[in-house]
Amino acid sequence: MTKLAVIGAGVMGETVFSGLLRAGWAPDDITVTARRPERRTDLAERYGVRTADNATAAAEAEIVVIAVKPADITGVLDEIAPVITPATLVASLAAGVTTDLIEARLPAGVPVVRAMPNTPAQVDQGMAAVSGGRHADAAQIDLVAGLLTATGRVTVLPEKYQDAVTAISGGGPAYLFLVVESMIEAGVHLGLPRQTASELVVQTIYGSATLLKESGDHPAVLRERVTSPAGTTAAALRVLEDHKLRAAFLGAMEAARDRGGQLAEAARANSRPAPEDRHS
Ligand SMILES: NC(=O)C1=CN([C@@H]2O[C@H](COP(=O)(O)OP(=O)(O)OC[C@H]3O[C@@H](n4cnc5c(N)ncnc54)[C@H](O)[C@@H]3O)[C@@H](O)[C@H]2O)C=CC1
Ligand SMILES: O=C(O)[C@@H]1CCC=N1
Repeated sequence: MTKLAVIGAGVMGETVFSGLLRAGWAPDDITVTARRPERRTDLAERYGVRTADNATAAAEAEIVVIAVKPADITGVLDEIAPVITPATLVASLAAGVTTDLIEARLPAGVPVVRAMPNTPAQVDQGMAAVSGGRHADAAQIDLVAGLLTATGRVTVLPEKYQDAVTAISGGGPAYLFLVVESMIEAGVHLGLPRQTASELVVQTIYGSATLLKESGDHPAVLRERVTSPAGTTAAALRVLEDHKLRAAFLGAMEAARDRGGQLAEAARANSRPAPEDRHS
């Protein structure tokens, strides 16, 4: 079977490899790394996967998934570059970080795929987008898409869309969890026991998401079906409109997209040494 290395198995790295294990991958085919030894031990004990240092893990892998924070990626690339060849497929999950930045830190011709998954992959309901870099062919892009399909839906997109994807589905769970949190707090303010408020809100968001997906109806149509003329929902929606909810979401997504570019710039600025110096 394919040998996979997950460099930086934090929240997202664990999400990806644990999904592969649920899908039937053998623990022996997965090597994970993490900065803290306790974390490596914990992952090895819970999943039976191998652990190693970054260079050893990358050297033995056919696919290397880089799941460190954007600020840590150049350090990792510099560590693994000496053992990576064009026969290794490199996939990065780092927000904002472009494939050309990654390619520039690795030997010439290494195929790189950029992917943006999200945490609902922990329950096999993920949404991920993948994009190939300059040297990644369709089969290699499909290979990474296939890894992420184990835990949800995957779309293949040109890389120019990745910062927008990051703003929508990458961070999206956090926005929705904030909505849930706010609604539960509101329920408590209205006098409901916290547990009741929580049950009402969680099932309402789950049911609404299921209805949206299964009906295929436009969200505006579904919203209108709930909103009786001059009724209670209309009163609530009026307040949300007064607070410019749509503008807030637009501004939030723009901020997330722009932050992707800033993270890439910061990662680039961290670059030591320059690739021409190291590979010459
Ligand atoms: N958390 C999320 O919802 C999503 C995160 N991402 C991306 O995934 C990446 C990881 O994010 P999280 O998992 O949330 O962060 P995290 O902090 O939970 O995980 C990062 C892991 O990398 C390890 N690490 C850092 N430097 C290392 C090094 N030099 N060698 C080995 N391991 C090292 C850390 O110890 C940590 O375990 C980021 O680039 C982020 O943009 C992408 C999609 C969604
Ligand atoms: O907040 C972040 O930067 C990462 C990328 C998408 C979700 N979490």
